[in-house]
Order: sequence, then C-alpha cells, then structure tokens
Amino acid sequence: MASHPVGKSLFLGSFVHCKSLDKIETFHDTAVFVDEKGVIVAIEPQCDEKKATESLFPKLCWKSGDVTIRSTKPGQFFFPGFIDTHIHASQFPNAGIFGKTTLLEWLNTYTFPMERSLADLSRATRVYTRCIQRTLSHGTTTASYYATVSVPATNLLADLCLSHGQRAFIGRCCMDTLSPEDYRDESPESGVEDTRKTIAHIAEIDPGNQLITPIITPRFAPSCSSELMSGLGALHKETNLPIQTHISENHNEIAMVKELFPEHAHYTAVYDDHGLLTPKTILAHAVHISEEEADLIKKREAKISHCPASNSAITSGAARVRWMLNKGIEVGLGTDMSGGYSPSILEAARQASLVSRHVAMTGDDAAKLSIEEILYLATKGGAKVVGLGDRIGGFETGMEWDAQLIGMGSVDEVGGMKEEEGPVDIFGWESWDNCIEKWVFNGDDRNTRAVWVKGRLVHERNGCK
Ligand SMILES: Nc1nc2[nH]cnc2c(=O)[nH]1
Ligand SMILES: [Zn+2]
Repeated sequence: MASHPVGKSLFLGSFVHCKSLDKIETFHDTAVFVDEKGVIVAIEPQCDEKKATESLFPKLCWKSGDVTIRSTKPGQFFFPGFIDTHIHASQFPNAGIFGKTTLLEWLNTYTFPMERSLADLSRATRVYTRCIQRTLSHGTTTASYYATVSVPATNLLADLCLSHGQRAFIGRCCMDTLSPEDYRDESPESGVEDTRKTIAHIAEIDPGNQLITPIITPRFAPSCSSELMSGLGALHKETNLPIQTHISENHNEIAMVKELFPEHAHYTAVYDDHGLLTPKTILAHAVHISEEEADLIKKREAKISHCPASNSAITSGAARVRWMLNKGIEVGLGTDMSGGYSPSILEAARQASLVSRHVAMTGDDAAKLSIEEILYLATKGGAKVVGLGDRIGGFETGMEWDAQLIGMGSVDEVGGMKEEEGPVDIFGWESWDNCIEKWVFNGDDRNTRAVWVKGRLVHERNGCK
C-alpha cells in the first residue's frame, strides 16, 4: 500500500535523467523540492541540506518540520520512474511460461484460460496485488494495463492501483469474436456498454484522473467485429479517452486480418477506418508494419509500444525502432507481460538494445540503439506515448516526482558486497556513464531502493535505505 501521506519533500544528492533521445544529464550536489501535490517546485544546483533549509525553505515558505528529506549515498542516484506502455496485469501468473508457441497458439493455450479465471475476484485480487507490487519494486511508476473482459475484475485492478499508489491506465479488454465462447463480449453493444461501466467506476474513485485513467482497449482486430471497433471509435470521439491495442505482431495474425477485413488497405487502415488511430492511440508491437503503414501512424500521431522481450519470446520478430524514430514516431517500451517473460522495464530496455543489434546484423548498422536511447524510451519516450510527456519522465520544475532511487553497492577489498546491495559490482574507478551502463545491463530490482509516485513513497526495499 502507498505507505506515506504526501507531504513536502526535499531530495538531495545525485540525479540522472534523459534530457533528449541522445543525451543523459547527470547532476550532483543538487536539491529538488517537491510540494505536497507531488510537483517539483524548485531545483537548486550546488545545494546541500544546510543551504536548502536555511536559504531555500524561507523563499518557498516551507518549515523544516513539515519536510521529509532523502539524500543519496555514495553509489546512489535518483532516476525517473519507468513507464510500461503495454502490460497485461491479468497474465502475471504466466510470466515465463510460453514454451515454443507463437502468438495465436500462445493465446489459446495459456492466455485466454488465465484471463478468464480472474472473473473469480479473490483470484484477481491475489494476481493484481502481486503484479502491482512486483512492477513497483522494479521501478515502474506508470503502467498501461490490459485487464480482462470482466468488468468487476477490471474495476478491481483500478482500485488496487489507486490504493498502492501506482499511476495507471486501466483497459477492460474488448473482444466479441474469435475467442472462447465463455470469454468474450456478448455483443458489440455490450462491449461498449461494459467499457462505459469501467469508465464510470474510475470517474468515481479518481475524479480528475489524478492517478488512474480508463483506456479504451479493443484487444486486436482479429478478435473484434467491425461493429465493436466502430462503437469503440465513437466512444473515443465522445470521451477523448486514450486507446490501446495490438498491431502487426505476427505473420499469421496479419494474414488473418487480411482475410477478415479484405476491404481495408492494410492492418493499420483497419484501425484508422474505425476511428481508432488517433494521437491518443498506443499500438503495441508494430513489428511488421509497412512503410505506408508507418507513414499513416506518423500522420495520425499515433504512438508505438515496443515490446522486445515479448517479440523474442513468442518469436514474433524484430521491430525496427530506429526506422520508426527516424520517421518521427513516438516510441516507448512495454514489457507485454506475459508475452514478455519479465515485469521489468529495465529488462525491456536491455532487450531493446539487443533486438536493435539483431536488426543491425541484417545489414543496417545504424539500427543499434544506445544506452541514452533505451533509457529515453523507458522514461520520457514512454511518458509521451501515454500522453503525459509534460508531467512525468524527467526532473524539471513543474513536473511530478515519479522517481526511483537506484543504488549500487561497491566492492570493497575486505568484505565484498552484501547480497542486498544488488548484482552490480562497482569498483570505484568507473565513470558515472559506466555505472549507468552497468546498471542497465546487470541491474535488477535489488538496485531499486525506493520508488515514489506523485511525491508519495510507494515502495522501499527492505534493509536497504
Ligand atoms: N502479445 C500479445 N499479443 C496479443 N494479441 C492479442 N492479444 C494479445 C496478448 O494478450 N498479448
Ligand atoms: Zn500485449
């Protein structure tokens, strides 16, 4: 549970964030002042606790007793919270289970049965609680979630994200065809009506969508009738709520779309022709989109969630992220758990690096993504994909404090490292850039010492302050 009420906070020490796609900015001996709404109200360089409290507090009309102070220790730095632009909370128990399947077999074998079983709310409570705890512990401060077809279970996911303090987009999964008879919407009309029920529930629990926002979620074109997609397109037009779906993940899926929707120019056009391709649309995967489709996505200002671990695990393919970025398409990272085996966006970032190297090995050396680029996709890029680019993803005055404290234990000559200090060996001679690289490729949730969303402490690793 979100353990602390939000008060004023002062964060001191070292901060790292992505200034742009190709630039990481590191600042030390800095003070970041966060007000009771979780908003960064001042950033002061060359500032220690004494200067902050004696000179800056009076300017902000802050009293020392009202402020929680957190300082980095050697080897620690604050980093923006990760944004998972595509994750299925309802598939969490299946993480790591995919055998040799590819998408359509994987859906029928593992995925639909698990999702259907969460109509049992006690089971859903266990699964969703653990999913939220686990993603928070990996530094995911914002997640765009698929839930299930069930309205009560989807609303429960919204309740749990709110109570644990995780920023989330909550999608009731819409599908009315080509899915199990007992796990689908009864009709296009009921699919839209049930989506409205989740929208109404979220309006009740979080009016103003401070933390939780509904997201219109047609599962993917093969499992949605044209009527359902039109209804959801109209719902988007009426509410201006965001949309998420899957696109062009797998060759058999694409062939199916061609067969089911022969009158549309291509897969992307199916969504466009139903009013579902907009600046507020998140398209997961886009592994096999054509030049023409990418140009249409750019024209509509729709966004792409790149899910590299999933694309390798269920053998979907290698998305051409450099090509998308060169076209000016906004791209973020998704775990796509449990197509992806891991709830960690750090893992997604390193897999994005490796997948880009596989694309490079097919002849386009420029395809390789740098550390700066993958961390940008994990934070600022993701923030833009979910429509929160002006609020989260970096440390700037006016932005909200969604952050994680990263710590890497040093290898001392006598005792070595304590287990809880994490899996990254730091010898003390590395540059800051090298430390960040080592964190990205060797780090895990043991390095994520604490996590805040909108100024509230939502996770703290035991025994590792
Ligand atoms: N990866 C993935 N692709 C999908 N396409 C339709 N449903 C799904 C899903 O649950 N996961
Ligand atoms: Zn997915």
